[in-house]
Order: sequence, then C-alpha cells, then structure tokens
Amino acid sequence: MAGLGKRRPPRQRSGVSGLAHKRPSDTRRAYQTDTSDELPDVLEIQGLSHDGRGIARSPAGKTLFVEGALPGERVRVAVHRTRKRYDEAHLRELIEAAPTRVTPPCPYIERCGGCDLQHLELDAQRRHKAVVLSELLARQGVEVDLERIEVLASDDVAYRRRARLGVRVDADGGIHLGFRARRSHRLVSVESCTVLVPELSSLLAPLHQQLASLEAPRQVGHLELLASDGQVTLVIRQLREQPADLARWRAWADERGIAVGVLAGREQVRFEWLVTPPRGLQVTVPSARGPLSLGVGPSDFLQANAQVNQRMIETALDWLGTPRRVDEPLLDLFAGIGNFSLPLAASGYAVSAVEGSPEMTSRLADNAAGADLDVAALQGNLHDEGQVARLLRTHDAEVVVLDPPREGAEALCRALAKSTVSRVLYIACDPATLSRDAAHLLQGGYRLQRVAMADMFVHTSHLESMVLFERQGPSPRQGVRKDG
Ligand SMILES: C[S@@+](CC[C@H](N)C(=O)[O-])C[C@H]1O[C@@H](n2cnc3c(N)ncnc32)[C@H](O)[C@@H]1O
Repeated sequence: MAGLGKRRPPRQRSGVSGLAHKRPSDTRRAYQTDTSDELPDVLEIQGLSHDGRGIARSPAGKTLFVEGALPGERVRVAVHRTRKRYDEAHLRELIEAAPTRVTPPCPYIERCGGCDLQHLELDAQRRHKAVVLSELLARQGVEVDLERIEVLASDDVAYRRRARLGVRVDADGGIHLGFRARRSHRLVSVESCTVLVPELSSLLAPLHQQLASLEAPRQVGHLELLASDGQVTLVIRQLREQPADLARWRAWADERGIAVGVLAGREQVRFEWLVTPPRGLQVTVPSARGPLSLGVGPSDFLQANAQVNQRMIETALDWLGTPRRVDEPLLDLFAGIGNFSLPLAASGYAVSAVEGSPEMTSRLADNAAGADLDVAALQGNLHDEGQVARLLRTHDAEVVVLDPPREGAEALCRALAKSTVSRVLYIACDPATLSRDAAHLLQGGYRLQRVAMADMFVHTSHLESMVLFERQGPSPRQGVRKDG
C-alpha cells in the first residue's frame, strides 16, 4: 500500500508558522524591554507561531512573537522580552483586524492564560493546528497535504470534563480561585469558565464562597474537578490537616450530591474519600459491541474532552479495522484505564495493555473483567529500553497502539523500528515529540498512512494527533536466517 506522505529530505526549521524553539535556559533570563533594532510604529503580522502568537519581523529581519495578534493584522506592540534570535511582545493597539478575528466568548480573555486562541475563528484555529502538524511532520521529510489531515472536533464551548484550579489567599484574606495568567504564575480568579462542562463551571462561584468560609483556606493548595457519567467529583489538595474545614467540605458536598476526595500530606501525599461516590466513577466509550463503561479513579488519567475522545476511539477502530486474522495480537501501550484497549478487544483483537501506574493497571484489569473482555493488563515502564525490547520480543504483536505522555516514546519507537510489528498507531499529545519519534519509525521502514488532528482543547494552541504507520517491505528481522 502506498504511504500517504511523500518522503523528502528533512526540512530545516522554518515555515509559515516561524518556529520558536525555546531552550530551557531561555526561561531563566530576566525580562528586558530593549530591542536589538528599532521597530516601526506599526507592524504587520505575517504568520502564526505553533503556540498561537502572531509573527512579525523587524527591519533587520529579527523575528518578533506577538501575543494576541493574528496574521494579516496591523498592530502596535510592546516588547516585553528580548532574546538573541527573537523578541517577544504583546498587543498594545489593534490598527487593522484580520477577517479571521472574532470576539472571544470568554469574559476573562484579557487576563486568563487558559485559552490563547479564542480571538481566532474556529475553522481558522483548526486549520492552523493542521498546518502545525504538517510542518512538524515535514521536518522528518514527510509531506502531508493539509486536505489529507482528518480533523476530529467537538463543541467549542462546555467541552472540558476535567480541570485543576489554583487557590490563593492574598494578604487581605481575599480568595482567588482560577487559572494562571499569561506569562505569569499569577492566578486569575474566575467565577465561570466557558470551556468547562456546565456542571463544573456552575461550581466555581459556590467554591469561591466555600473557600471564603473555611478556617484555614491557605491550607488548600489547589482543587481538581472531574465530571464523569452522572457524577461530579471534587478533589481537595489539603496541605495540612484541618478537621473543622473537612467537616465543612463534607456538608457542602452532601448538599450538592458531589463526591469529595482529599489529597493530604506534604511529602507523602495520600488520597482519601471524604464523600464517597455512591456508584463509583464511570465514563462511557464506544465500541463495536456498543457503549462500554469504564471505571475511573479520581486521580487517573482521563482524556479531557469526552466528544473528541469518542472520535479518537472511533478513528482508531476505523483505521485499524477488524483483525486481519483471528486473535491478531495487539499491544496497547500507555494504556491508562483501557480507553483504547477495551474497544479494540471488543473488535476482536487479542489485546495486551501496558500502563505505568499500578492503580490504573488494576483498574484496567477490572474494567476488562467487568465488560467480559479478555485483555491482559500489565504494569511496566515504557521508557525503559530493556523492558520495551523484552515486551516486543515476547508479545510478537502485529499491531501496536501507543499513547504516551508529552515526553513521547523515543526508546519505544527505536525498538519498534527494529521490530516485525506491521502497524503502529501513534496517538500524541505533543506533536513535536511525535515528529521526533516518527523519524525513528520512518528510518525503520514504516510509512505514514493516515493522519488526524484531534482538537481536544478547543480555543487553545494545544493539539493532539493520531498517525497510522505501516511497515513497507520486509521487516528488519525478516530475511535474517535463524541458522545463520
Ligand atoms: C496520555 S495518557 C493515555 C492513557 C490512555 N491511553 C487513554 O487514552 O486514556 C498516558 C498514560 O501513560 C502512562 N505513563 C506515563 N509514563 C509511563 C511510563 N514510563 N510507562 C508506562 N506508562 C506510562 C500514564 O500513567 C498515562 O496513563
């Protein structure tokens, strides 16, 4: 089968989105306000960076990243940081707006750093993310036409079922509950949030009041909110024990039918239910057998956008299809609570699922047993080269699905490059590490077959992606005669 992407020599970093590569030391430098060459009073924005900032150039050709500005706009800016290769600025005055600019739905847009693309119309946000994905793949020499990138989308508001909110008590005893501001660790207090599902957003104002009524609100580090099927859960990060406040939380939660857990202790953090959910926590995923119910713990990984998660599972089932033979072995790696493992098992694959967290591994096993699906749940460290090599050798899988955290899965992809696995479905929450890891797969003889951009975090520059690779020609181990 011909690959989707044409293989070209890897491209140098460039492109319409003018790539800003932050080195760790950059963030440690102090703010400065002088630029290395004089900027004109009004700047033209020429592109949009991977992280959603407008790109302009100084007369001497130095790149300037402008927060809040869009391609095609004419703007006045204030530079807040200069660096050797580029400067950083924010919008001071919009002289001429781009046709793609919209009025953001969120009242906190000026201050809250949560959603950095709300001022760009939705289609343009998604087009931009597809461009980012194609540029990062082009760095590995794979040219993918934008029209071939499938877009997995959801509603643009009220989509987020999980959030962590910072808590701060100021010198006057004022309570702040919300998200971080842009370019800062400062907390922006919010009383509602347009992207949170309504059952979570509607809790923000009562939570402010509740925090204000506590004896020791400074002992609350942060709050986590989770909306699972028919149940809202609040997890309180309690820095020091405060029995009177815990009693207040219990009463508050009982009144609202909310489950409450506490993460207590400073060094050794332990979780305890304060108000236990009567029927546990469940989420639903699609499968060929109909909807499947997965148990989830309050601190387990859970894809933040339920609609996009559903579309990602459907896409995985569609791309991989039914097994090519009875009990085709499939490894689901970084498996969490079985979000992909169970639907794939329901399609007939013989699934072995590997997860790093012991709690999630046992939840996955329980979920499989509860759905009467035969999934082997294994706990392991998938960043360990030895473990990964052993896993691929002993399982002899024909299909591998991997869904690593942001740091990607370089050791695993190096091992896959030398394996006989015929299809690899990579689900990525960071397109840069996906692109790095894809290089190993491509060098190992895989070709890219399908690509999707999953818009998990609408209105932010964050993007998730799915890429299906298929081995072309003989695998490295084929053709090596066992008798030497
Ligand atoms: C992006 S989540 C995906 C989970 C799951 N596939 C899903 O869709 O819900 C990544 C998962 O990898 C697990 N993980 C992180 N580091 C790991 C490691 N070194 N070895 C194995 N699993 C790891 C995390 O606990 C988390 O469940």
